[in-house]
Amino acid sequence: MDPIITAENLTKIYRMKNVKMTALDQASIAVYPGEVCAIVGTSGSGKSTLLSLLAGLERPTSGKVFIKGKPIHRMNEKQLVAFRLNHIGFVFQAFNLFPVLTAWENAAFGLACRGEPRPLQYRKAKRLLGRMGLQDHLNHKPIELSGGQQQRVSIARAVLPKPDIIFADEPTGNLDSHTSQQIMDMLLELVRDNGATLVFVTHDLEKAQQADRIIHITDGKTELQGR
Ligand SMILES: Nc1ncnc2c1ncn2[C@@H]1O[C@H](COP(=O)(O)OP(=O)(O)OP(=O)(O)O)[C@@H](O)[C@H]1O
Repeated sequence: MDPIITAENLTKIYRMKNVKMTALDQASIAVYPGEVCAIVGTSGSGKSTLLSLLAGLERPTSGKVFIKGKPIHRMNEKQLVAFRLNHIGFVFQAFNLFPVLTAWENAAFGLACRGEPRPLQYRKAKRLLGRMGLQDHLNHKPIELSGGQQQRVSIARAVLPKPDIIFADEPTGNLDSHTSQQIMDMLLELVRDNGATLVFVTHDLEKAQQADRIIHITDGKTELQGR
């Protein structure tokens, strides 16, 4: 089986005035369709940078990223936006919901971007948020929701367009341990139901053990990975 994500010799150097910071140093990974991969490493080792480059949120200084065989490092911004809309969902540690939109409108954001009719967006968002225990919060704004509820909405937003790949950067990092396990289980269940691929960053080794495979990163370098 061909990998769904291939990263080859990814390097990311941030330049601040005269100082160069190598956040990622020739990192290479391959992720296969339907896999759940955890990226682990110490603080500052380059986990978030790697995820941002894989998802096309940032560009590498050098190196290549292929998703479903497409060279996303070569795409322009417009091509990247369209590609992400059709193939990629992203879950952030800090939820990053749109404050002016309700829970269901946030969840349906990707569907709205695709131009789906609003009643259809509502039906799909209501069904999924109901399954996630948020049936009574459809019209709440993010500020009216707890952290765990906000992260459920953000997972719904990532999952609802049925992307091939979901990237999640410390998806449970801002939550207490009980809520964080519930959210992790929910994310894994939805990803597996959709047959999607999940790559998530965590510093929690228990969460990492729930993945099919763990990718270790140290000082911006990925370790050789078996399969
Ligand atoms: N936009 C940026 N500008 C400058 N330096 C950056 C930027 N983003 C990240 N870095 C630096 O790159 C290195 C890797 O950062 P990154 O956020 O990828 O690490 P991480 O492993 O996700 O860390 P943590 O677990 O603490 O979130 C760090 O030294 C960080 O300070």
